[in-house]
Amino acid sequence: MPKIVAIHESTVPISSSMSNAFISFQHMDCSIVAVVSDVIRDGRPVAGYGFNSNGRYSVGEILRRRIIPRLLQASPDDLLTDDESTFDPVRAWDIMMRDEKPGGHGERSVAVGVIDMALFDLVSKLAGQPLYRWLADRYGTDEPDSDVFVYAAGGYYAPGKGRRDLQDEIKRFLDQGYDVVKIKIGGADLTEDLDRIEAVLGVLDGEGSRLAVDANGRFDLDTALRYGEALQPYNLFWYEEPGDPLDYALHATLAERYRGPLATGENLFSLTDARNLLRYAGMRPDRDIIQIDPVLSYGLVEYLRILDMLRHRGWSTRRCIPHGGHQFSLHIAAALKLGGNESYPGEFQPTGGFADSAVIRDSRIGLTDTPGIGFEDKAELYKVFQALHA
Ligand SMILES: O=C([O-])CC(=O)C(=O)O
Ligand SMILES: [Mg+2]
Repeated sequence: MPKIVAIHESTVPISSSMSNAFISFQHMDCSIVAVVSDVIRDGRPVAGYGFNSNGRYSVGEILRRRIIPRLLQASPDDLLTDDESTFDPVRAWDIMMRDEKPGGHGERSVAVGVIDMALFDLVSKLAGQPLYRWLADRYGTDEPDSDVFVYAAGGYYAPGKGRRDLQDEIKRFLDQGYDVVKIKIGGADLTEDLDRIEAVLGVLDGEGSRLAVDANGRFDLDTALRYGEALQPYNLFWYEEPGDPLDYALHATLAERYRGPLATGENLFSLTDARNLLRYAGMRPDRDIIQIDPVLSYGLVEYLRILDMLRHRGWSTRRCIPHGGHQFSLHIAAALKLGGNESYPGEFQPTGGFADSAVIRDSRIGLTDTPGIGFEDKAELYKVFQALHA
């Protein structure tokens, strides 16, 4: 009967000089954890590792004061599957959420997500399987996808960054094997943003269907509509987070007018928020994209509930392309047949991105067969995790 013997947590910077329409990433950091078991393999205890995606800051206080003590104080068998052979992330989830009222998601959902990632890393490592295989065996409907669509998210605003710099950045993405890219909008006025879009289309053979734009929730309704009208003729890959993530009425009004795909959800952190998005935001199952990030929204345990809810409402999992750009979501995308995964080439290190050996071809990426999430295949990140429980 395995036991958790320690949970270590720390904070690492994932800062960068870039900005979107809402925030600068100058002070961005994230929490990292190691959940250490008493199972010894190759002379070392088997540990699961987790971190939170960019966009929300580290959550050490919540982890240290509430989430970690609840797990460590639980009776060890309450964390196990029925046959007591391994840990059960769903039971662990209930324990982490003990004495937490519903609603008001946010930093708490991030803290639970960090530990949830580590638990899924741990259970798939203990099973000797890469997470995508472990997940497909338990929750999949079919063989996992052997590779996953990824698009390159960039095109941020940065001091002194001009048209040529933006084009060079996009060319680098294309050289790295991406066919679809995303740039920010809403951090400049419409005229300048349209000029940036034209500049990028200049290196995409004029194909708007290979370019997504992201307003990071900046616009009020009038501005969202004005941009929508101007963007319409480009037939873009998608128009993302036009207004405040919780302003479903704004989104619904825009969806009546803007015919192309809309994408949103990276700042919705629960099953209830996701259900409300489908109920009230005018989301269209034949074209729109749901970007809920499994780590920021109470982890994969909650994300599985969200996928169930989507299916019941007639949505395909292929309409989900999570925010975040990391290995955890990549496994989830392959196993549960999502539409793809985000990627931020070179950014948000050491946590962001995929295995060091990963090759992107035609905007698709494969996975390694390393047991667990495969952090061992990402040398700089693995060093950080190992230092956590040296
Ligand atoms: O700039 C950010 O916060 C990241 C973001 O919106 C995305 O990845 O879609
Ligand atoms: Mg976004």
